[in-house]
Amino acid sequence: MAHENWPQKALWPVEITDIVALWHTYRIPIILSTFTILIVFRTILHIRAPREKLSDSPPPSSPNLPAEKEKLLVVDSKIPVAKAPRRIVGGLKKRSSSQEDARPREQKIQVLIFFSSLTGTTEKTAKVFTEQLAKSQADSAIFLEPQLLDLSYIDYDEYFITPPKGEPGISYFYLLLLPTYNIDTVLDNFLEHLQETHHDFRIDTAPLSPLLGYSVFGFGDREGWPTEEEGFCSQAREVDKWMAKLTARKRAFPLGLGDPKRDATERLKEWKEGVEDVLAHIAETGSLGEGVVGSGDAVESDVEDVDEDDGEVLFEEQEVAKRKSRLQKKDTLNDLEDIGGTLNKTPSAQNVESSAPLEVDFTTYSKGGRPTAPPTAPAVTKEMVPKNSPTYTALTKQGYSIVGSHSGVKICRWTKSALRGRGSCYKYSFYGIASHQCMETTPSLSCSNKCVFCWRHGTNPVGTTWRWVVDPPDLIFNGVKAGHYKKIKMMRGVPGVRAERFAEAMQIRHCALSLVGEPIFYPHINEFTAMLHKEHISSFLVCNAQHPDQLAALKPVTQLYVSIDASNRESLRKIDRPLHRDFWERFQRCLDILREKRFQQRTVFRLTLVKGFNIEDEAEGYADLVEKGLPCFVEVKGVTYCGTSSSAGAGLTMQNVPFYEEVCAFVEALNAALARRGLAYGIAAEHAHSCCILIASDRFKKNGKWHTRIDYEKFFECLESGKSFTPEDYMGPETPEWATWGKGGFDPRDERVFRKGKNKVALTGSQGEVMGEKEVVEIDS
Ligand SMILES: Cc1cc2nc3c(=O)[nH]c(=O)nc-3n(C[C@H](O)[C@H](O)[C@H](O)COP(=O)(O)O)c2cc1C
Ligand code: SF4
Repeated sequence: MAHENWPQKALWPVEITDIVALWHTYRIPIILSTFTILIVFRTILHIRAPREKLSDSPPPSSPNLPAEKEKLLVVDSKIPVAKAPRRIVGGLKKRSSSQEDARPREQKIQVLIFFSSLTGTTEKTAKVFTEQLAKSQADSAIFLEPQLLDLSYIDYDEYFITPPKGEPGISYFYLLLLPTYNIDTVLDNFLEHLQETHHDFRIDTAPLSPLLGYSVFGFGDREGWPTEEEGFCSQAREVDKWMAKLTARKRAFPLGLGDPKRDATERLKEWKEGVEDVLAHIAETGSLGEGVVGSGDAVESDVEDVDEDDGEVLFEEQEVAKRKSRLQKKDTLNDLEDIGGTLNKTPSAQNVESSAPLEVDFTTYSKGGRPTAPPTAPAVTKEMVPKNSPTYTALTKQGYSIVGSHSGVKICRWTKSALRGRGSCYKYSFYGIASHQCMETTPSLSCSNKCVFCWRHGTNPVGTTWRWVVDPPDLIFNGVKAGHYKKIKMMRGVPGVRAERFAEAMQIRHCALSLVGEPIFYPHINEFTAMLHKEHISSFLVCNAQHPDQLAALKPVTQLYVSIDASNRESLRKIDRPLHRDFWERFQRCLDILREKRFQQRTVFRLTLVKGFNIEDEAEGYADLVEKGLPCFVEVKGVTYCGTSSSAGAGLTMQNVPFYEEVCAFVEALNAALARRGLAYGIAAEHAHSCCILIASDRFKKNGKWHTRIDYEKFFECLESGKSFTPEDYMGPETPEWATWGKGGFDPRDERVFRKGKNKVALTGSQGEVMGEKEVVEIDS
């Protein structure tokens, strides 16, 4: 049995003993070769180690990341992070040069200054200008050193077909300093080149649009060429126009004009400062700024008005607002006459404002001049115009900037006109107010009337009491100024805007508190006007003769207006559609107050004539009111039709707009009626273009000459003296001859532009010549 099991028994001992025997026989070579293999393997691993370990580092960064960011990544990863393996072993992998090129460089701006010069003046100025610009940009990494280029020596094809093909990442900005010559010079070739490039069918009509922007400054001689119509700086103006076309309207700053013998240094300084501001803005944002045509801004105008005299498309700030509002949610415009109801449905976080005043009911008026109803506090105070309300949408659509919750600011068409050297409103002719320095605003968009001619009727809130949140006066003051300046800045690229007027416009000198709504409705109106006066901004305040208490409490303003829209109770009810039941009593009381104030400030009756409503047979009635209020002035103005459905809804059509000759006839009748009453008044001035005529008290006549203008600095002096003063104390210089009755009232230094619009009827003035037009336009204050 033992034998039977042998093979099994024998197998184990053979195998084990064999292995043991083998080990004993070959153990030395086995150990040696294993050791050698291990060493070899270890050596190989050691040699390959750096490459393999780097592949363990973070994934390759995006090729779009700038070098700094890549470095940052490396630096950051050196910071020990809990539990994370230490990744950096080797140094930063070096980029190949091709990788380096693929990385976008930082954008650089190259300013090119082109000039031409025959007698050397422009060349000298351009050199100094370039040096100064280089110095002011020396610390910036974005601006390359500006280059000065003489148009006589450059190849136009290199610069004026497309921008130069410089290194990638460089964008160009052109400045052109140019004299004007009415003889053949290099500028004629240059202008021809620009024109041909624009008309060349093989090239895009705006091949210079890749430029960041451009601006032109012209030098001329006012002695030989006193006005632009007579050729002052005509070639610079032409170049500006062609550059606008070639760059797709990238006029970064208005055209500057100067005469080296008179004002070129001053004008160039203003222009340079403006251009530097724009360049700084481009460096910061990469764009020309909000609303500037060609800037690519989202709110850039897409509805353009063709400017007749230069063929260039005109950008209207109002259209920007239109587009902006189109982008906003489309809200249907409710009838807001019962605005209170609408507002009450609009909750707001700011609704519970503790600064809100008590509600004052003016609806019934007691004999003692005090409101009869005791003030009652509303449960929750609402905002007058909340941001999400249809009123807000409607007003912003019309070009208003809403400030806070109940104030508004807007630039009027005259401000735009004056910026373009095309004349100011009648307040320039009568009182010396330059429209481009005038801000039109209101601290209360709400009113207590619903006048048939109100151009914002149907969109502004109405109410007899102030029952809304009250914004502090400094918030309104700073807000309306910022809103006004923003709108002025948006006029930068508009054709025809002159750098000089643009610079002046950045300093508000006058404030018309009359836009829409009732300014004295605002509980802090005195604080607000004090802020204006502190900054030497004059105040023209128009009120609707419905708030006698507030009128009585009003501190002196530069000129205080009361709207006199009718001469009798029935007519006033029809035309003003007042909300107050005792509107006639309120109106009468306001006239008494104005009479009392006539020796403290300039007081004015504002008559707005509406044919079919308040002209016919009312001259005598108005004369009675003048006798009662004894205002310093009576301004008579034909109503301006605004062509809205709301005015049509109020029964107003173009037929209600009086012709200028009808306004003249009325004024003559009123003047005669005043004379019959022995009142010392006379027709002092006119501005036919705005259909406006001024009757003045003889108090403003010196040596047979009218002095309707205002000495504004004297006004502030009187105010700051703390002593009492009279309107005569700040009476200004003589009314200019061109503004006096019978002369039309258009400043001969401005360019008169008749717009070829629809809805226009030529009007004849008192002298029989064409004096103005009957337009469907935005009303001015
Ligand atoms: C022959 C001649 C024609 C001129 N024509 C005009 C002109 O049409 N309009 C204008 O505003 N200035 C005109 N000027 C004035 C020059 O534009 C002005 O003196 C300018 O500063 C000259 O610049 P420059 O010295 O760089 O050539 C003219 C000057 C000369 C000598
Ligand atoms: S119309 Fe009114 S707001 Fe415009 S410039 Fe004249 S006064 Fe100022």
